[in-house]
Amino acid sequence: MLTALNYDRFISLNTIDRQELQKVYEAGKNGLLACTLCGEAVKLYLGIKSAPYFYHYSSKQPCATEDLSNVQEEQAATIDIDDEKTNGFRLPKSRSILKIVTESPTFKPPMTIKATIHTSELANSLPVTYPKESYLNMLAQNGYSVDATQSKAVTIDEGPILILAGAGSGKTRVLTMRAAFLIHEKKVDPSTIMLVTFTNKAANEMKERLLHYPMMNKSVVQKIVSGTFHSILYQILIFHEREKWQRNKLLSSNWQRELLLKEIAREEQMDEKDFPFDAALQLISAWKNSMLSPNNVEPDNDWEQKVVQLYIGYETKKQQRNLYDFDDMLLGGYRFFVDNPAILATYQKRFTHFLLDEFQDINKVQYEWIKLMAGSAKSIYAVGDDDQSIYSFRGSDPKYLLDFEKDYPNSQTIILDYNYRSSQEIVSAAKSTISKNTKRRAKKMITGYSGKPPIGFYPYDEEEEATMILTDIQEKIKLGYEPRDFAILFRTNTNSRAMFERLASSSLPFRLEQDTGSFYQRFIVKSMLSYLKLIDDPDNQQAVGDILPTLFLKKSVLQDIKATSILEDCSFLDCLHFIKTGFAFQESKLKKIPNTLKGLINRSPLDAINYIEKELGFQEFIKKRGNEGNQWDKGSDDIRDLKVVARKFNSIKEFVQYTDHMMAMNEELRKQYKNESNVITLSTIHRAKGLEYKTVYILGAVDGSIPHDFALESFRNNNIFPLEEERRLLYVAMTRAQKELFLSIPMYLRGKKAKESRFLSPLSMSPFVQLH
Ligand SMILES: Nc1ncnc2c1ncn2[C@@H]1O[C@H](COP(=O)(O)OP(=O)(O)OP(=O)(O)O)[C@@H](O)[C@H]1O
Repeated sequence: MLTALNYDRFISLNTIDRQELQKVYEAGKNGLLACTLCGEAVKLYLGIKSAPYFYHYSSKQPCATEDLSNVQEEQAATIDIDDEKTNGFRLPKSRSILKIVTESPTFKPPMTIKATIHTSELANSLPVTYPKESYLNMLAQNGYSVDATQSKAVTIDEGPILILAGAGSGKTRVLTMRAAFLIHEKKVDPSTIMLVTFTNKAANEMKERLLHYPMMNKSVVQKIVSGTFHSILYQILIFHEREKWQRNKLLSSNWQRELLLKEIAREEQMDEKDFPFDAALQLISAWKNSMLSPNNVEPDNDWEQKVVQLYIGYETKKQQRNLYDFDDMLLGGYRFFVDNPAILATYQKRFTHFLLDEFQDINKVQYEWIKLMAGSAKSIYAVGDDDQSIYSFRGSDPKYLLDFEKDYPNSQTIILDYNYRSSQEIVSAAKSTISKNTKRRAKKMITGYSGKPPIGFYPYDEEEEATMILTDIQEKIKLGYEPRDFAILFRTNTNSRAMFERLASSSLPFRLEQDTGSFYQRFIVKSMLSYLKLIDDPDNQQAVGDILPTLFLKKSVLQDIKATSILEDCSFLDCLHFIKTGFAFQESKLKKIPNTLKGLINRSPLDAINYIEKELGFQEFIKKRGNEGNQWDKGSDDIRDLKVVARKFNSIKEFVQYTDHMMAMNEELRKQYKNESNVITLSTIHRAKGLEYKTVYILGAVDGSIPHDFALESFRNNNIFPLEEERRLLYVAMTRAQKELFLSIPMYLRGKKAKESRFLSPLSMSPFVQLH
């Protein structure tokens, strides 16, 4: 069924603008669409695997009088271009018969993604048998079997060992089994084992796993010293230098560290408004993790030179105030042992076995510390995959993994190349993608079972992308899938906005893995929304306060505004008229704002945003702030994202209410599903590292998203490394999938025409054939 009525508006999927589909979908959801034949409520199907169509809400089927609908469709398909647009929908004014359109001209069908599968990479894992009494036999009896290579990795003699392994090859299994094997077969005291993981969550998961192994119990597992480099070092430092490392002296949030940088910038008389402090913080952190003191940094450009200046001030201020940050825990820990050889010797005696997970993401200070701790024993057991190194922006460097054999000449390397997680089709697509990277160790990836090929699909934009994925998940859940089977992965937090909103308005349980707040709380977004709020409510004190920085006014001006509103008996917005700044140009601009804003009341939110941006100086403000967001999230991108949402609304009031509601939902849902395990995962790719899901959707597989704009920019400046790291990110995302992988390739992103990700070029696409 390709036609429906929205009140008395006739909608045909043959002629509708593709960008209107989302609006029609929502009209259907709100019960505002009717069947053109029987008048019953209909909804729009907007999914991945077939072109959009209308279906009856009650029966979930097209109208029973479908034959008749063809006639109607025929008419619908011929709606003359001479139509008129009202509230975003096309209204036919006259009709003429042209031709029957059988397929929606605006729908690009999904494609299956294929890559060559080499027969040498198809194999069965080799079952291993062990002597009856051995611990590995007990593990196998309990369902924890390993293949021959994994077995070698678990049982290998002590010494420096590198387990170089592809995605899904059982690194975690091997690492935990190694710990258990050392304890039960080699009689190693668990308290001499240090197990270092990339996150505390991973450490807990490994301990949990160990508890399920035979002969393991809480008291044994708790003896193993496990955690991240930070947490282990912090425990050591607090034990030896309690006073210096008090918890209340930790600069635990970025905003605290940023405040310190801003203070230095003011003292150094740098132009505070123009400076991307968050990017500066990240760079300082990467330098510290690479053990580069300000004297040793060789800045590449003027900007880096300024950051060096800030770095010097930052370290001085911290020292003066007895403060420390997370990077200091690592550096402080390393220096502590260098300065206290006697204590180092005790620790070297205490710890004899170092098991290191995610070794590809180790940084210099971590590496040097481990080298120091392992001392002459060199009992390092490092597990990693250079193709999954995705933290270079924090100073991580895969060279420690790639150079392991050079640094430890008597080391042994075992390569795990059998992927147990994913189907052949997924592995070969991921492998073809990553093989274009130049800086990597080529490895085989053997797979065991054949499944479904990955699918690429083509939504109009982020909104439609979210709807299509939601539809697909709903369909699968009806087929028996559990919410925990799904992960929706994205490059940066802002990419998740539409998906979050679609899930929030469904009844499906989900968790957004994030450390940032709602999209609508982002500084630039919040400022623009405050303008919109003032259009509807000129007395909104909070909103007036929030637009002040965009008008280059200090927050303290709000006090004057409050006083003026009493004196002049006017709204907060009208008070802008009376503000004296001493600059005639600025004052005349401020005078203009109240009436101009009020005049926008009947405009659509999109029109209003465009107007505020261009006519009220918002664009100028964003430009002035330069990279106010960091290089990953720019302010201008935020406004483009906001416009994508705004397009769905006809009134400013409705739009503002919607954004407030979504902000509240963010908090509410975060609490509601905090401890639930059977939830859909909505996560950045970074956070999904190490995890696996039956079905994975990757959002925005287009240039500018993945690879991110900043990597493309670096590439244009002849720096290929960020682009290669982006490719690794896509590889990590693809290899999280066990059975099904979907790549969304939106036609528009942030309102701009998008181009399929260059990373997909080694893959061939062929038309998707529905199997059931
Ligand atoms: N010998 C084996 N037999 C059956 N299943 C296995 C075997 N080894 C590993 N697996 C399974 O394969 C999947 C991937 O294993 P694991 O998570 O340990 O891989 P990984 O190398 O850490 O992956 P990644 O680095 O991609 O996160 C898990 O579901 C694990 O249970």
